[in-house]
Amino acid sequence: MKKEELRKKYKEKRNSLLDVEITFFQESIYKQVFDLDISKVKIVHLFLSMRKFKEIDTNPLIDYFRSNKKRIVVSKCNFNNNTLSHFYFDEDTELMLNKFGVPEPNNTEEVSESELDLIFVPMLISDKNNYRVGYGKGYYDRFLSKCRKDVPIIGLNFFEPIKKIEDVNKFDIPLDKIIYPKE
Ligand SMILES: Nc1nc2c(c(=O)[nH]1)N(C=O)[C@@H](CNc1ccc(C(=O)N[C@@H](CCC(=O)O)C(=O)O)cc1)CN2
Ligand SMILES: Nc1ncnc2c1ncn2[C@@H]1O[C@H](COP(=O)(O)OP(=O)(O)OP(=O)(O)O)[C@@H](O)[C@H]1O
Repeated sequence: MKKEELRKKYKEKRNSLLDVEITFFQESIYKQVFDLDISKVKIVHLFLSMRKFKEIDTNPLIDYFRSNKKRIVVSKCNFNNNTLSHFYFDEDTELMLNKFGVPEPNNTEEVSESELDLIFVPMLISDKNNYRVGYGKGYYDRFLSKCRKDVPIIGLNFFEPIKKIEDVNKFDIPLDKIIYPKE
C-alpha cells in the first residue's frame, strides 16, 4: 500500500482503539523502552502526544528518563516551512497546545539537532524495512536528516510493521528500531 492509503487506514485504526487496549499496549511499549541501554545517553528527544488522535502517552517515558538524570528535548512546529525547532523540556517548563493540538514548550533554551543522543518518533505505521508514515508534511524527515548519524532513532507505535510501504522516497530515513506491543 501507498502512504496516502496507509495514513487513512491507520488513523482510523488508532481512533477505534478502546481505552483498555491503549492502556495494555502502552504497558508493553513502556517496558521495552525501560529495557533499552541508556547508559551513554545524556539528552533524549521525545514527542508530546496529540491526545485527540490517541497517540501514545509519552509522559511515563519522560518521568523515567528524568528520574535517570537524562535531559528531555521536545519540538515546536514552524508552520511556514514544515520544520521543527527543539527546546529543553524541564520539570518547570510551561506547555501550550499549538494549532495541531501538539503541546509545545514556552520560553526555554533552544537545542541543536547535533546534541541529541536518542530520538523517539511518532508515526501512523511503519514497514519491515523500518520506514515510517507520518502525517505527511515531512516534519520528521527534515528533522532526522540533521541529526548525528550515530544516534538511535526509535519509532513508537501501537501497530506491528506492515510488509512494505510502496512509495518510499529519497527523503525517507529508516528508523533503527520500532517498538510496538509484543507478547
Ligand atoms: N505528537 C506529535 N508531534 C508531532 C508530529 C506527530 O505526528 N506527533 N508530527 C509528525 O510529523 C509533526 C506534526 N505533524 C502534523 C501534521 C498534520 C497535522 C494535522 O492535524 N493536520 C490536519 C490539518 C490541521 C491544520 O492544518 O489545521 C489534517 O491533515 O487534517 C498534525 C500534525 C510534528 N510534531
Ligand atoms: N529533508 C527534506 N527536504 C525537503 N523536503 C522533504 C524532506 N523530507 C520530506 N520532504 C517532503 O515532505 C513531504 C512529506 O513527506 P512524507 O510523505 O514522507 O511525510 P511523512 O513522513 O509521512 O510525515 P511527517 O514526517 O510529517 O510525519 C514530501 O513531499 C517530501 O518530499
